[in-house]
Amino acid sequence: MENKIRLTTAQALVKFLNQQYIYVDGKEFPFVEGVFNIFGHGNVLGIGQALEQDPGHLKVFQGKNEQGMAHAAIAYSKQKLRQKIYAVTTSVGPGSANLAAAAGTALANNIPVLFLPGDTFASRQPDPVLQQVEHEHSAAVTTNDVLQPVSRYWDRVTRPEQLMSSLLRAFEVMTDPAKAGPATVCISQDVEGEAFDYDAKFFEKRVHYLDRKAPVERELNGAAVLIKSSKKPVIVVGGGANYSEAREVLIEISEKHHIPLVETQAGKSTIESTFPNNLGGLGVTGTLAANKAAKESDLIIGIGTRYTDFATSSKTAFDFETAKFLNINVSRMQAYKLDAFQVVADAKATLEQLVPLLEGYLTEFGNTISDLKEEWSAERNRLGNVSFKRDQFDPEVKDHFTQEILNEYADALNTEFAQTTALLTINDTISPNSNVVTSAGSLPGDMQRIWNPTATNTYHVEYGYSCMGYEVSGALGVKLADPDKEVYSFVGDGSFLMMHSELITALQYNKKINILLFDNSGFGCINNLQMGHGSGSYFTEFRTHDNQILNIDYAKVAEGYGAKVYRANTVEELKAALEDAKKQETSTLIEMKVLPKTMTEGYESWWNVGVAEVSESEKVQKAYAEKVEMREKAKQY
Ligand SMILES: Cc1ncc(C[n+]2csc(CCOP(=O)(O)OP(=O)(O)O)c2C)c(N)n1
Ligand SMILES: O=C1C[C@@H](O)[C@H](O)[C@@H](O)C1=O
Ligand SMILES: [Mg+2]
Repeated sequence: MENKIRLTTAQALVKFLNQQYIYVDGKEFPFVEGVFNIFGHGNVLGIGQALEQDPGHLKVFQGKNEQGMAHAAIAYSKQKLRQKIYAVTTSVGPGSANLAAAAGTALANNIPVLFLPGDTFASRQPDPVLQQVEHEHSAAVTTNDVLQPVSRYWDRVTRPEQLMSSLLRAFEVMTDPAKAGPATVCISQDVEGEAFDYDAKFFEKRVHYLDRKAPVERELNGAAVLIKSSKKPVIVVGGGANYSEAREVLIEISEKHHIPLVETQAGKSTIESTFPNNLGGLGVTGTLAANKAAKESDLIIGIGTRYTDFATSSKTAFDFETAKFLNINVSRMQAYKLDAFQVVADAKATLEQLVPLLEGYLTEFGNTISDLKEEWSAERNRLGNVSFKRDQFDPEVKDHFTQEILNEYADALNTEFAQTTALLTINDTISPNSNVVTSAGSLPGDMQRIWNPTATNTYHVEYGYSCMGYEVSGALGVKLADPDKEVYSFVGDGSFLMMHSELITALQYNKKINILLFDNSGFGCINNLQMGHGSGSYFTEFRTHDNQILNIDYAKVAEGYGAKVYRANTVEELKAALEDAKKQETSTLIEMKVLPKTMTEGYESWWNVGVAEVSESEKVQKAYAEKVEMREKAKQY
């Protein structure tokens, strides 16, 4: 029995997690940094006992909401460019069900994370156990099955020895850049505590190689021919470009050949906004500069992009009649999109090999790139200086609210602050290497347009799932990943209300996060969406039963948790609050009351949404007719 180690399933799990290493670009380091937990009867006596006995190098944090701590784990991995993870252990039933939205977030964004929900008894002796759902058609279906469609890998461990093959599959998936995503290993709560004589080899140090897949000659030559025969190519910088750390070679190619860069949400801050050829965000929430360049382009070079509807303006952002596509992506599935010429390989490795093949090539953009950048810069400055007027105010989002309603908001929230003015004040005041985090509502759109990151990998926006609640939890994960930098969570009042539980975790473990709360008393972007498509304002403002605007003292809420708080409704107040917040050791929250309809909108983009085909409202009929007209112009698939 020398080569066998007798351990419980959970003890074996913790021992195994300690032995997983990753090898990237000549460096080797542990892949699993730690474990977030919320203990219940489904995991406390198994995984809880194992961690208490010997966590090894794993850092252990108690979360406050399963979704929240999972979001923190996802943000950690995203900020670490998918090279390190946290595992997340939950109890059974509701505890694991709470993982579902987070698993979707990880899957949509291709972020590796290990979920370890407890499961019902394998023996079935005490069934139905507390929190077990029962089905007449099957005893094998448990709550954890809801995690299958939102996991890249899913397994249920009902015998201790299954753990070995299950974990090996999970780690293979999480460490493959082409299919990285959430791995969910559900472990029956009785099995967590059951012992087995594990083969000692299972616990030997294991290195997972994150090698850069090189392009084949055919792919390289084809890509070079396409680029050299194009007159006005644009490079779409997607998340894959950031994860592959392709910044330098992208700058080199863009500079040498005069190719403009346009960015997706996940790709933004791969290259700083100050780079002259960087025209910023593309698509529905893009800049005028990027959207104009994209329309003019005859070759779209998509680097590590999934081409979501927001990036492609629902497939109207490009001239699909004439433009060609070249996709460089580690994922074959992504590379196939938009009938592109496919290079299924690592972004950095491919671009580096393309450099010598493009010698002598120059686009025909001439001064257009700098002209577009200048035009956008002027517009951005205007957006940063919007001031409210009590009379004839012309908000960015037009023709929804009357002046009377806008004045009502100004009175109720006691503010005249515009969201865009607040955002640019923040951009100018916080230190340039700070990390910024957001996810849902109107803020990601505004940020993609007008936030100028001046340092690489500092713009952390989850817009694959756009999951409300990621903003605050995500900031905690980013702080764990990048402890020496300030991190700012940009969050709307709606998202803050949905979930901010990990603020308490941040305070508890003294991991400083700064929350910038934009309170417009409503689900502002959804109000824009409904009113922009012919509906009225229907259940998207926060109003009382007698139609009064809700005015919530969020600062007081955060103060109650122990955060240092500020209230800032003017540029001066905001600057002062930001400066003071920098000096704090503890987490902070700055509450800003901002006026609705003062977020950005427009800039030659379109979003295909489900407008009613029949309606009694003329406005809805008109919106539907407009949609049909745009739909005709869009690429069909
Ligand atoms: C978990 C989740 N539920 C619902 C939505 C749909 N949704 C997107 S934005 C939004 C409202 C956001 O309101 P707020 O955070 O106040 O931001 P604002 O648009 O007002 O700036 C809603 C309900 C979502 N993205 N995520
Ligand atoms: O439905 C949505 C609309 C978007 O504007 C918003 O950013 C996003 O969070 C969402 O879910
Ligand atoms: Mg709001």
